[in-house]
Amino acid sequence: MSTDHRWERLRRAAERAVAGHPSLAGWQRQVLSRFLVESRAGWHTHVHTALPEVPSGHADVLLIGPRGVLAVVVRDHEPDPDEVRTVLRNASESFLGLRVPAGVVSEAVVRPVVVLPAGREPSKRSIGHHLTVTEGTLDRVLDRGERRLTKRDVETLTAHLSAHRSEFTRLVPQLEPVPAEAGAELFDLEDLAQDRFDAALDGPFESWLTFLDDSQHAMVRRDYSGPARISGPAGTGKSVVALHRLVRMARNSVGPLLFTTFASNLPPIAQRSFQRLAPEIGDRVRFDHLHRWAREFLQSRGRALQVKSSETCFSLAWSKFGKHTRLAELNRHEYWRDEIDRVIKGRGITALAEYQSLHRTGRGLRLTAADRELVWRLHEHYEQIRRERGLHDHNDVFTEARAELEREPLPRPLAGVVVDEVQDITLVGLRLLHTMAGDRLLLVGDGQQQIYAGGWRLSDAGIPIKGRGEVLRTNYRNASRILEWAQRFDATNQVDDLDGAAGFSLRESVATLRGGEVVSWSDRPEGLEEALVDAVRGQAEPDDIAVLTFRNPDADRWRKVLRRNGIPVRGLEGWTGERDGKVRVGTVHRAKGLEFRAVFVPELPAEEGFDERSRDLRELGQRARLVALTRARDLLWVGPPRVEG
Ligand SMILES: Nc1ncnc2c1ncn2[C@@H]1O[C@H](COP(=O)(O)OP(=O)(O)OP(=O)(O)O)[C@@H](O)[C@H]1O
Repeated sequence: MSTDHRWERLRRAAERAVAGHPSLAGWQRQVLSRFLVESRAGWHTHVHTALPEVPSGHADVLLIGPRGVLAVVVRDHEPDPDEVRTVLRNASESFLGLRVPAGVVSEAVVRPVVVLPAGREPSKRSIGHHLTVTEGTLDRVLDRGERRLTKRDVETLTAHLSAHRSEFTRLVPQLEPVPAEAGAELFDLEDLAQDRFDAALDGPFESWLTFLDDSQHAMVRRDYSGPARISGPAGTGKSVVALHRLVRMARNSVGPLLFTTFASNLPPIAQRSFQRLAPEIGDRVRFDHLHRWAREFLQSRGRALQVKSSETCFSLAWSKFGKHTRLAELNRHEYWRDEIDRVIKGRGITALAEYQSLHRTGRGLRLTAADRELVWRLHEHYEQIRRERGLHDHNDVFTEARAELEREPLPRPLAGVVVDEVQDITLVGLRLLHTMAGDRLLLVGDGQQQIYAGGWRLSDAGIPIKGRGEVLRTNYRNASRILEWAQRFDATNQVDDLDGAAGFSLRESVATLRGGEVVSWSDRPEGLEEALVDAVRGQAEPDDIAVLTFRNPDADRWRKVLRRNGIPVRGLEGWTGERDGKVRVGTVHRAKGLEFRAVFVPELPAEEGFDERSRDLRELGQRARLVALTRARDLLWVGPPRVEG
């Protein structure tokens, strides 16, 4: 029997099934009929038994299929977003706590869809809340988007719904038997368009879009009565939980939301993931690094600051007021630049007396009162030079933005702010975030992955998170051999769970992925380039590969090496997660929060001998190394240790 005939039989069967709902409008029957026809692509249709008089706050139809669960409202006018929110909440509760082999079903699997008659325009109010389609554009939800469920998952969710929600009944198109004289065999639904059905249900998909483990699920659902924090070692799904929680925050509110980090390249990549997870909400969430948010905010208040990194002004101050003092004997000039940037200004210290009594967490070198006085002088000169030139540094932007917000709050308060990689933001940045978000702040990070100087504690920022701190422990990223290898480097790290209490370290985390490969290359140094190029060539997909270095000049050099050997490369700066057939080469600072199937670390910084002056550098180096090694999923290729000059 031809596909056309089969399709026609299915269409007729769908119409017969829908005929049992005579009180529906003609167009609504057609929509329902279309849902039933899509059983050929794996969609199961459950209709509310009260249709068309479904009580407010409940879906007319729940569709379960390869692209998740759709809570559908079929109306001739756009319902209020509040009503759709209730529909979504009720529908999500139908699957609460449901466990399948891949984990607990996340509420993000359920998506709200409003269907209007053909030709009706979706209202602007729906943007960022639910997806509105018309009778004529149903393909947008039935045929497009991420695949989230396997065939078995669809069956499990269908059985669960049938068992637990008696107000929904499954509608199945009953095919007429094919007359024997036509010579055709009896066939079931899956015969109708087997290819389409299989393609829809059996393609690859990423389980994080739909399934969480128990602790992740609990973190996403918990109602926090104030700012909260999620920590845990690399690869434990902190960012995944952050994105699912963002969906929940968005669904339970009406205002704008923000996902932010200190680094500039992570927000667009997170945005891409979020679009896959909850495209209908995408418009309400801004993904941007904190510095740009603050600058634009100040600009919107008529205060366009001229921003420059502290480098030039510091160099001037140092050559006049630092280099000939005892500070030069105590440590290298970068240390003092960090002291001003991350400690004095980064913590918002405005008086010498305050600086004198400060506990300088994670800075290594101890300073006497006289040393601190010298540093303070250097800082004052730096500030003077900066002001004379009419410039502002990054910390000034945060401080000014906070002062401005305190003077006049945002016209539309943020409904939620999620901060990823929070361990790298300075204290003044954190205070700004707290002022921006108040209780609706979620901080996500791992003290062990801090790669910028100047440790701090949440308590220093005055952000009360007591009782609202959670820790993830199971590693989902690194195959076990890679995790075990990386864990060897863990021993001397000082871990802090962002709040001063002892943290949970990478060493204690457990891998879920078996296998993996670590290649520790150690031959003649002259052979390193050739060995790396050969190993990169041996990999199938350039997009899945990253070559990571610890300094910008090294990244430039390795880019040149690969290019010279005909391997297409690109930097990690400005990369937003797209696949372009190129190997990514960049510094570990740009690789934070990212992951790759294969990671090459051609020059792993050697463990330096202990020296009080460089303790901070040593610890930063250890943490950067840990970040690099834990970016790898299946293959980690490491060159010989390099002693920094
Ligand atoms: N419950 C889960 N089931 C399957 N995969 C998961 C789960 N949770 C997270 N993952 C996967 O594990 C990997 C690491 O997740 P994620 O990037 O969120 O970790 P992270 O803790 O933020 O890591 P890092 O601190 O190194 O940035 C991702 O590929 C993610 O899709």
